Amino acid sequence: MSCNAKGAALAAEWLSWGPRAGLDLVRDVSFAIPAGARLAILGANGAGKTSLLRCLYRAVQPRAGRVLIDGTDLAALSPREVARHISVVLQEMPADFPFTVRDVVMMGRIPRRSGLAGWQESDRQACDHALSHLELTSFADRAFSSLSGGEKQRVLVARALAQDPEILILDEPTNHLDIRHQLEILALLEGLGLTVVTTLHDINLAGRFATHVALMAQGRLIGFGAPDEVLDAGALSAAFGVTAHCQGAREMEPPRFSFSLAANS
Ligand SMILES: Nc1ncnc2c1ncn2[C@@H]1O[C@H](COP(=O)(O)OP(=O)(O)OP(=O)(O)O)[C@@H](O)[C@H]1O
Repeated sequence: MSCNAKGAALAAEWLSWGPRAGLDLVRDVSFAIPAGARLAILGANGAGKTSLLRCLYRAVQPRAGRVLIDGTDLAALSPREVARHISVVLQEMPADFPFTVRDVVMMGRIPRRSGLAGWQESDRQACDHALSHLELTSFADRAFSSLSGGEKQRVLVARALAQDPEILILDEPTNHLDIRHQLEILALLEGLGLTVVTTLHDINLAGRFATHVALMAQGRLIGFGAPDEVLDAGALSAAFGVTAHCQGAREMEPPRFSFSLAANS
């Protein structure tokens, strides 16, 4: 990966998608973020966050609307071209995976390989760089299947970075991670200079990490903007069906929240 990466602007225009007619899980979603922005998508279980991500990296074709990368419609790009712009870290972990950590990270280079050419020095360098960025160099020859959940998660982030994307899309990247590794991975993502789009369940972490927040409920965006504009007790209470208590904001910091069950839940 390049440390001088600039990211790319990303926009969604009136996106709707569902697995079948009459069942839209993403409804009329529009937003735009500039290159280098960090967008956290928040919402209750089942709000449609993963479905929206799937539209953004073209795992599915939207029923309506479009996704633009630096103004180019994603639908006009081949899967290989999409993979040169966007890399993805998903929640699912491959279980019985007969590969070493280095093999897994090298897989990130496949979209960069030309034709039947073997690995180039640049591929090995990108792989080494990504391993070292995630403090995984000493794990390089370990079997991926022998790692803990948190270690596997870091390997999958390293693979995504080795792909050298402009946009990094992550589904709950802090799952499986202890608090130190949660903070470290978010700090690392923040330092990359790439455009990052991630779902997160920890609202306070999201408020500190993100430049933009998208709050979802029932497939729709019910809030989008800077964390201190979007994250307020009323909106969070509505989105999550809880009572959110704002614990105040320090100067130049987003507000922090605690939560309790709503009286009628
Ligand atoms: N192929 C499908 N057919 C029917 N329903 C689906 C399908 N895929 C997802 N859903 C439902 O759509 C809703 C949104 O799912 P999605 O995974 O996008 O939510 P999410 O916000 O990412 O949830 P979580 O926080 O639990 O990961 C859920 O209720 C889910 O069960």
